[in-house]
Amino acid sequence: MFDVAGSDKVDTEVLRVLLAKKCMLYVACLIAFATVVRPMFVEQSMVFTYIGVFNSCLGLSFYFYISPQIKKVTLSFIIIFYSLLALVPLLVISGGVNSQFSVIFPIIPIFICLLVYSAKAAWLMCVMLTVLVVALLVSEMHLPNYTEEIVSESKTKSRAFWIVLSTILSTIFSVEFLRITNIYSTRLNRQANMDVLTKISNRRSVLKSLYQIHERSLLEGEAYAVIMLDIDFFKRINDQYGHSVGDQVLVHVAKILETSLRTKGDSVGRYGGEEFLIILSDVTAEQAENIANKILETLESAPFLFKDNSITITATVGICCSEVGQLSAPETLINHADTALYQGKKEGRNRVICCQH
Ligand SMILES: Nc1nc2c(ncn2[C@@H]2O[C@H](COP(=O)(O)OP(=O)(O)OP(=O)(O)O)[C@@H](O)[C@H]2O)c(=O)[nH]1
Repeated sequence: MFDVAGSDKVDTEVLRVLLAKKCMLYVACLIAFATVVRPMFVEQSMVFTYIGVFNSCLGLSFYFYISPQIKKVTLSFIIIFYSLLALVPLLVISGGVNSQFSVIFPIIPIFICLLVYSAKAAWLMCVMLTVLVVALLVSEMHLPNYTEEIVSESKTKSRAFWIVLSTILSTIFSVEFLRITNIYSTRLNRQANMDVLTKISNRRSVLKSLYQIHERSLLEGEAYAVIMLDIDFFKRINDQYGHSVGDQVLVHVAKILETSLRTKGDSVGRYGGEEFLIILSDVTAEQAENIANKILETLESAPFLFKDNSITITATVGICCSEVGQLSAPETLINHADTALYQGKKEGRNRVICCQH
C-alpha cells in the first residue's frame, strides 16, 4: 500500500541526471564514430583524430563520473566545461569562427536547459560562447591558418555576429521554455499532492512526508508520532444532511486539523474517506497524546454550522510513537495506529488510544 510514496524517492532530479549521463555516453560514442569514419571520406589532418580520441575519452570519463547523487551545480559545470574543452581545440585548428563546427554553438544552451534545467547555467554557457567567438575573432591573425582557406575579414565578422545572435536567441527561447514548463510542473505537482475536496495533502503526499520524517528521525535520533483520526458516525451526517454537507464537514475538519498543528515539522493529510493521517515530528508519546486530545477538544467545541443546524463533530484517534534507537518501519507504525483507532471505536469513540508496541 506504500508503493506510491516509495516510488517518489526516484524523483525527477535523479531521472534528469541519468538522462545527462546517457547523453554524455551518446556524445562520446558519436565523436568516436566520427573520428573513425570521417577520414574514410575526407582528407584530414591527424590532429582531428587526436582531438576526437581526447574528446570521446573525456566524455566517457564524465559518463562514469556522473552519479545520481551529483549536485545540479556540479553537473552544470561539467557540461559547460566539457563543451568548451571539446570545442576550443577543434575550432582553433578548423578555421576559428569560420569552422563548420561553430554552427553547434546555438544548440548548446538548449541542451543545458533540457539536461540541467537551469536558466543560470544556460546564460553562463551563452556568455562563455560569446567570449569564445570574440576571442577567436581577435586572435585570428595571430593563429596559424591550418585550413589554408582565405575568408575576407568582413565575412568572418558577419559570421561571428550571426553565431552570437543565434546563440543568444536560442538561450532566450530555451530559458523561456524552461520557465513555462516549470509553471506547469509546479501546478501538476500541487494537484498530484493535494486532496481535491479538502485542499490539504492527499494520501500520497502525507505518506511521502511520513517517509521523509522517518528518515530524518533515523539520522537525528528523534522520535515521531503517527496519528490516525477518524470522524465518528460520519455516515449519519451524510444520511441526515446529504453528501454535500458531509463534504463540507470534511473540509471543516481538515481546516481545524491544519490549524492545530505546528507549521514546521508536522504533517496532515486525508488518508481516505473520513480518515486523516497526522505525523508529528520530534515528539514523545506523552506530547503526542496531549496534542491529539487538544485536537479532539477543538473539534468538539467548533461545531459545523449549516443553515439553522449545528453539527457537533467528534472523532476517535489512534496513536503510535516510534522509539528512539529502534525506529520501526512507517508501515508498522500506521498499522499499530490503525489498530489503536479501532480499539477506540470499540470502546465508545471520541477518545485517544495510544498503542503499546
Ligand atoms: N460526504 C462524503 N462522504 C464520504 C466521503 N468519503 C467517504 N464518505 C462516507 O463516509 C462514511 C463512512 O462510514 P463508516 O465507515 O460506516 O463510518 P462512520 O459512520 O463514521 O462510523 P464510525 O467510523 O464507526 O464511527 C460512508 O458513508 C462513506 O460514504 C466523502 O468524500 N464525502
